[in-house]
Amino acid sequence: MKIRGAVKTAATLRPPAGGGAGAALAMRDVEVSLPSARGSLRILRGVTFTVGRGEVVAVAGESGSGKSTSILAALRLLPPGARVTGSIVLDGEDVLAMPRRGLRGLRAGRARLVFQDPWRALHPMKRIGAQLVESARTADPGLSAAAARELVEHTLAGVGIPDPPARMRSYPHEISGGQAQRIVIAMALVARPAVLLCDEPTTALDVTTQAQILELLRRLNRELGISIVIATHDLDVIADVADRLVVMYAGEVVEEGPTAEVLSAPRHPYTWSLLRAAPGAAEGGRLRAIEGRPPSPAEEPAGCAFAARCPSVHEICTTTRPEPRHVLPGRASACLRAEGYGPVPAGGGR
Ligand SMILES: Nc1ncnc2c1ncn2[C@@H]1O[C@H](COP(=O)(O)OP(=O)(O)OP(=O)(O)O)[C@@H](O)[C@H]1O
Repeated sequence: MKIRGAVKTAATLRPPAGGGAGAALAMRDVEVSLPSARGSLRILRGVTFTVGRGEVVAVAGESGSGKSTSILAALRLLPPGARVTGSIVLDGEDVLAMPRRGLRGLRAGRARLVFQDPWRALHPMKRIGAQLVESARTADPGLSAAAARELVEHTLAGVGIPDPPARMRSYPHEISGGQAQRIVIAMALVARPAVLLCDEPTTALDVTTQAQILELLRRLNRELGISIVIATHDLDVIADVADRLVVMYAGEVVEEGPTAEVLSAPRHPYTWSLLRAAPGAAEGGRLRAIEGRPPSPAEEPAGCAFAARCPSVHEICTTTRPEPRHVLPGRASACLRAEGYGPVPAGGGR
């Protein structure tokens, strides 16, 4: 897939302040339960994945698979009453053990969240410049107002916003959705993050703008070394952008590996079915519906959560819960019969 309409570059962005040893994000055996009218629901079940320094990792899966919950858990932004166990290390910090103040600092600076809906991140009544200056100075209270304005101007230019001084005087209702998402990314960048966690960052945008925002994220990764996590339900989004792909199903990681390898020869029947359902999917295709539906968090299947929809289900799959295991160098699959999978037939189709 070609990225359309590449963003013009302006090399004025500052490198991140964070970084250092260890992974950008390491989730280990993370379980999340949320309260509901029917009691506590297990939303994430043993989620384990790592985002290396300077890597772009896509977390993909159907709606309800637990992508947003994983990202929110990484920043400890889950709703009240959430129970989280396991281990989450974000930019070297033990997120589950951090005091609230430290957490707020982490979220304001080194690890920034980019929402699907840019309007959610922008205050409708405040000028864009003031919001970005505030973001820069919250992350670095030592920054003077003049230095922060200069940083904001350079950053806006860097993310492809024309005439930054004029834009800084605008209010959010005066800009397009694509510009708003660039501005929200700039708002994160002025804090010099080491990690960007993007929850469906392009879903609300038209196809051309989607491609430009993804190209921008890739450029920020390459030029500034920022580690990026992108949650998406859309394989189109990640084929050219993500180094590695983590596939989630019903609150579990079912497959993981280098993006190109997973897309061309998946080792889990869920990934395989997704790709097979999408014509031309070997080059990246939209996650189309597979027959049936995933189990709800209340169902807690005894065996593999995908068994009821799996084209090659075996008796053992309904009684034994498969743990993710290495099936090839750098590749993991949570299928008891992973070895039986290989390249998706050309052109997809059932
Ligand atoms: N606050 C909540 N209380 C109870 N259940 C929730 C809550 N938030 C999410 N869930 C449930 O958790 C599961 C995972 O949701 P999550 O939003 O993480 O999935 P997702 O893969 O990001 O989906 P989407 O693409 O639709 O956002 C779903 O079954 C959802 O209904």
